[in-house]
Amino acid sequence: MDKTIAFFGAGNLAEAIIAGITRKNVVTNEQVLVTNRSDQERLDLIAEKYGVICNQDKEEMIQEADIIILAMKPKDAGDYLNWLQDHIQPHHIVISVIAGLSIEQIEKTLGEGVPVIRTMPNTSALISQSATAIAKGTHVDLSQLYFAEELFQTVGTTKIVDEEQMHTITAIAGSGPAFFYYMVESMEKAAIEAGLDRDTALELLTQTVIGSGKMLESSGEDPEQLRKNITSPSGTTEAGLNQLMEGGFDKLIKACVDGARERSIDITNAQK
Ligand SMILES: NC(=O)C1=CN([C@@H]2O[C@H](COP(=O)(O)OP(=O)(O)OC[C@H]3O[C@@H](n4cnc5c(N)ncnc54)[C@H](O)[C@@H]3O)[C@@H](O)[C@H]2O)C=CC1
Ligand SMILES: O=C(O)[C@@H]1CCC=N1
Repeated sequence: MDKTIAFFGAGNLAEAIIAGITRKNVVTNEQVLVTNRSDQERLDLIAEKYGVICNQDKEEMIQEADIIILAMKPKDAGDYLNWLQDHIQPHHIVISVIAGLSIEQIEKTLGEGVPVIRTMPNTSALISQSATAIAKGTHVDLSQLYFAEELFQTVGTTKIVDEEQMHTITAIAGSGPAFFYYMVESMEKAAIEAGLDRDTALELLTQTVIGSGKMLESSGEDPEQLRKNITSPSGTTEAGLNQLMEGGFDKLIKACVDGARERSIDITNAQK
């Protein structure tokens, strides 16, 4: 790719994407520019780890950038967009990873004609295993959309979606890994309480999660069938699942997804 990519925000998510794109050599390290609000130590660390160009001079970065990645927290986006409004140039493409920040809000601040692409990756980008949803703004042409797709394919899989689906997608795929980690934490705790040592529990749980994910990906079976294949009548799985079902697991997971989704909607409304 012959484009220079500038990250405004150098937190967990930006690092995950930087790690992915530099590992795949889609651009040279000199084509990746990174800045944050003020944490020079963090920038030094990113520069050392990934060999990218870290810079506190945002105006200089904008001059060199083709792609502007918005990677700050939603609460910091408004001020940044107001600043960007005076620096945006016709060749720039703006790509946001910010939860809850709508394309309309970005377009409204940056003005007519600016290509804006909204994405929802997750931190598994760090190991090129993100599941990234991508939605296009009003002024994005197909080549710009394909560019975004290609960029995020370097850090995992991509799916083009309508923006209205982003609240739900943020819940299941953006926040999703945290929910699976929490499930693993809970199973690990239960195993330790039952006498297993931590290392053995985590090693076996990790491979169990990887194996389950790969089965979902490649067995051709849906999750319900895969679950049934494990559940012998009157067996151990059934005994465990009965506890989940009697304890309201479905309801709890729905509340979890709805909670994350509603928070995304609240973030959108707060920016209006
Ligand atoms: N952490 C995650 O798993 C995911 C996060 N996201 C989104 O990514 C964004 C960043 O999240 P994290 O990396 O977790 O946050 P973080 O708090 O780790 O990083 C935020 C970064 O933005 C920088 N920043 C703030 N204002 C700035 C400005 N005006 N100019 C340049 N940099 C500025 C901060 O200095 C910091 O480097 C959020 O909007 C979040 O919704 C999306 C998907 C997954
Ligand atoms: O928790 C958050 O708000 C961000 C967005 C998706 C994952 N992390």
